Amino acid sequence: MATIGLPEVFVAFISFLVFNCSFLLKKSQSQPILKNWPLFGMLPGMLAHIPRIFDFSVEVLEATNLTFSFEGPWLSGTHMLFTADPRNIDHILSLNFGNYPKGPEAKKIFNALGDRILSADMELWENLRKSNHAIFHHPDFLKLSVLVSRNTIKLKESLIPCLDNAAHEKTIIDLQDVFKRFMFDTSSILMTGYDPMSVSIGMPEVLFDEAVETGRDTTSSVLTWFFWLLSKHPQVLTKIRKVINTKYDPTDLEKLVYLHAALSETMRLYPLLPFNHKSPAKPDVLPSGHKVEANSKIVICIYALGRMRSIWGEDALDFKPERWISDSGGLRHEPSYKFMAFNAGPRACLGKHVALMQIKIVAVEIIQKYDFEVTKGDKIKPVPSVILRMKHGLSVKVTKKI
Ligand code: HEM
Repeated sequence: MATIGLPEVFVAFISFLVFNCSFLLKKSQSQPILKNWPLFGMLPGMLAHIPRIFDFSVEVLEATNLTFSFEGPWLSGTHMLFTADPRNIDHILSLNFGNYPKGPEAKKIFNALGDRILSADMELWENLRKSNHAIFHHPDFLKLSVLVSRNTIKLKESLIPCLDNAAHEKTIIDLQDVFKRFMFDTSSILMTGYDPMSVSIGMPEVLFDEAVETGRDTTSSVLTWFFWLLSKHPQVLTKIRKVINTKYDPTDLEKLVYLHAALSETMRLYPLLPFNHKSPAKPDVLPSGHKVEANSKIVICIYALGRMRSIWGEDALDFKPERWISDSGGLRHEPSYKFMAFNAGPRACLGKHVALMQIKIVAVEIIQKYDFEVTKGDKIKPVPSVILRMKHGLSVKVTKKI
């Protein structure tokens, strides 16, 4: 799969936390502003918000007209530009792409994930992109991924029996864990032909390293946020069910327009990768007027981008799949520099098609057969991490639909 740079933000904030101290938040005209303190820079104000860094990024960028310049402590040399301005994003990721490599910091982050294309820049990236593109667009790969995603054996012999068992035994299960295991198995079958069988009744211990996020956490993360949002918006669930029951053709998932809209809305509010990191090769001036120096740090705040009222309207924080439906009833297109779930420009996600297909197949199967009750709804919050996952998982009671 894919990834970006919340870690950049997170690692930076944590390092500051280690080397410095104290905080304060100055409120001005009821908007939060980080005060630039002598010696400590803006660090003190930032520290208090690390546990809620995603929502804090929304507040700060909304209060600073979408771009915010962070000044670290004196002599730390830390200056970072945070932006959720679609003009800047288009400039950085597409129009002036050549000037904005990920930079050496990304290597530290993505090499740890074992994913070379995500950390590569320049010529190495171009070569990896070409070879990955050839694989992901090869007719045999696409055919195989359809087969594996539609793999009724995997769905019917692993996932469904597990959910049936949970419903029958009235046990509480963690949907995030179930999806992660299911995607781990299907990816493994797709890539190596081997089925690790991590989804089965009793959920056996899995040998993969829990500390490492990879290709397997992408679709599972989106599915988890999606089912949580459905639990909070039963009218959306009912509407999706109605469409599935009347129009569903397993060979043509494209017809499920409302399901697609609900998934887009999920990824707008809970993008898989909440931050992306770039480091300009040469000095530049962004469309917002901000100057950036060579090798400085720019963080594109994807989580905040999806929640800006100036971009999405006053109801930006509401979950409304309808915003993705055009007047003619088709899907409304949004440019990728505004809706960045799959990244934008030459580094856009190569697995988008496969990922969406997998997600829809699993979602339809589950929506048709089960109802869920979230048991610890108050505990739902994202963990500060490269990939936006739920900190405590998604505990649910499953009921079988008759
Ligand atoms: C819902 C699931 C997925 C989402 C939301 C997603 C999103 C993304 C994003 C945001 C990036 C940009 C990462 C960066 O530049 O740091 C990316 C890159 C990428 N994704 Fe995905 N991805 C998903 C699933 C997948 C899957 C299943 C595959 C493979 C089958 C895949 C293959 C790739 C590859 C190869 C790249 C690297 C592109 C490049 O750097 O040129 N993705 N993805």
